[in-house]
Amino acid sequence: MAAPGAGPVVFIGLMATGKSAVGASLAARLGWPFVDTDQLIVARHGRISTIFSQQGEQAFRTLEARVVAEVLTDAPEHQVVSLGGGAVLDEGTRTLLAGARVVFLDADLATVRRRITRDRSRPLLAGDPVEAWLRMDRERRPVYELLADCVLDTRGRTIDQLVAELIQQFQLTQS
Ligand SMILES: Nc1ncnc2c1ncn2[C@@H]1O[C@H](COP(=O)(O)OP(=O)(O)OP(=O)(O)O)[C@@H](O)[C@H]1O
Ligand SMILES: O=C(O)C1=C[C@@H](O)[C@@H](O)[C@H](O)C1
Ligand SMILES: [Mg+2]
Repeated sequence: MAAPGAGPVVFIGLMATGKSAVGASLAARLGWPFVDTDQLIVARHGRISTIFSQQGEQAFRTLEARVVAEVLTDAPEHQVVSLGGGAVLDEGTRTLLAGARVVFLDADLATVRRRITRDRSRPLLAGDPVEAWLRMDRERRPVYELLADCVLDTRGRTIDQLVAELIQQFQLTQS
């Protein structure tokens, strides 16, 4: 694990582990601004599934890296950012994360199974979502672990519990 940085609080982790939900809730609790890079991409370029189907994954990754760089470059300390699950695949993004307080939301299949089978909007989980999620877990877990200043085990925990734990761990204060 990297030494804890002092930049924005940034959530990383696999699809459906709660990056958007926990990030938004933490920001609301602290009165800090919240940016979800997937939401920013959708606002600017349209639905993620459409980008994947019309332009392909690589085009999405290029747009994503650009948006993430814009958000993370000189980001204020009192800001919460939730990344898309695959954003860490970009080397430039990994470099920028060195200046952030990076939280890896860890989950197992039992925790996410209902979420990934109910919501079929994620293009990389089309087909067999369970098999795809497990494969990405194997491939990406080492990257998430390497980048993380804090690994938060989300199993059996409510969003409120996770927010409280982070506030305590990083000694975060309202602005
Ligand atoms: N700890 C939790 N307890 C209960 N429900 C949760 C928890 N964390 C997230 N959820 C719910 O699971 C679903 C997926 O969460 P969310 O969209 O935040 O995941 P994500 O990590 O942002 O996924 P993606 O990478 O696809 O953007 C949402 O409906 C969210 O409210
Ligand atoms: O894990 C991934 O590669 C992805 C996760 C989502 O957040 C979106 O960014 C997109 O669906 C790709
Ligand atoms: Mg999300």
